[in-house]
Amino acid sequence: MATVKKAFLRRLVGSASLRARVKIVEVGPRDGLQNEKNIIPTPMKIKLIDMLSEAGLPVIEATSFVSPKWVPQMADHAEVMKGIQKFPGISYPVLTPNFKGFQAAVASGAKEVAVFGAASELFSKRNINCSIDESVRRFDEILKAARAASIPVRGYVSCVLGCPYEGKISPAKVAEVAKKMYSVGCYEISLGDTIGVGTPGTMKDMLSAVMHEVPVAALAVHCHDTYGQALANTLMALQMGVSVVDSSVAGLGGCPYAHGASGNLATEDLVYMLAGLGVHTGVNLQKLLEAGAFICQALNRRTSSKVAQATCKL
Ligand SMILES: CC(C)(COP(=O)([O-])OP(=O)([O-])OC[C@H]1O[C@@H](n2cnc3c(N)ncnc32)[C@H](O)[C@@H]1OP(=O)([O-])[O-])[C@@H](O)C(=O)NCCC(=O)NCCSC(=O)C[C@@](C)(O)CC(=O)[O-]
Repeated sequence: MATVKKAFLRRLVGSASLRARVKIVEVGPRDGLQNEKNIIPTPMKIKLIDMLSEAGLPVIEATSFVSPKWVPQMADHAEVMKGIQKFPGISYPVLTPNFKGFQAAVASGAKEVAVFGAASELFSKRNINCSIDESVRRFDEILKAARAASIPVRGYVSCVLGCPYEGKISPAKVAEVAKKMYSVGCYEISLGDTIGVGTPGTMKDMLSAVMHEVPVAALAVHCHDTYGQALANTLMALQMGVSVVDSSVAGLGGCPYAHGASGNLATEDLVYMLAGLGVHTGVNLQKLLEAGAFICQALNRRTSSKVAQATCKL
């Protein structure tokens, strides 16, 4: 990138640390679909993932190996993993809440998994039926087995900017849980604004605390857009040096155990903003818009992506 352009970029985003490359973690097939009431046919999920692969997303979270009693929509996890095309260079991680889920994920061919904890005790209990400390013990067990099998493990921390049951969550608590998950061996910690209540101000305070405990190169942000702040919150994180961002095609999303959680940051909007900043993502926006149009039509739903609306793809 030319020096002049770099200098302009830094002025624009107000930081010397914005990286020229941002990795997008597409969570639509998992976070986007897990909350859907009607069971989506497996071939439709597979087609969505294949279209996202065609669009050049480097990481596509494909499904979750959670209990089908808790999240029936993800019960076809093994069939999804079997059916998708695995493009070279693209990673297809899956969520695993416990050792049972980890074993099933590995048996289905998963090459990367993600564990998910929370900075809120009540949310942890409602989402994975255990305390934060107990969850870290479970993750430790998964991490030991994953290390032996050379499987990288990502870690989520939910409720980093607010909890549906506890309200405000202190940045210190988020930093403490993020540190624990990093210490047991998660290579990346994704900080989730699960109910989308954060603002750039609270994002800045929370990240400042977490960055004391976990290197910024190992951090990702995961913003829901309930209050229309997801893109602004993400830009704040980028300004602070974060270079991995989670998003969901068409802005699909929501957690079944987080009352009030709406869709994620739309991947189309993120790609558009990053392209405008001259930041490389490797994603083909046109093909991404087609994937978004496909899933919205299949779900009979209007897209939440402003870029898709503006370009009349739906
Ligand atoms: C963790 C558990 C399983 C504990 O649930 P539990 O009820 O305490 O589990 P258990 O060990 O007592 O087992 C109960 C039954 O579930 C089965 N079971 C147990 N584990 C599994 C498994 N892995 N796969 C399949 N089946 C499983 C187990 O075999 C047993 O079956 P039964 O004997 O009754 O027939 C449960 O709470 C669970 O599955 N929770 C998942 C909830 C979830 O998926 N939430 C959404 C994802 S998190 C999220 O969206 C936030 C995020 C990541 O996007 C970031 C953000 O936005 O903040």
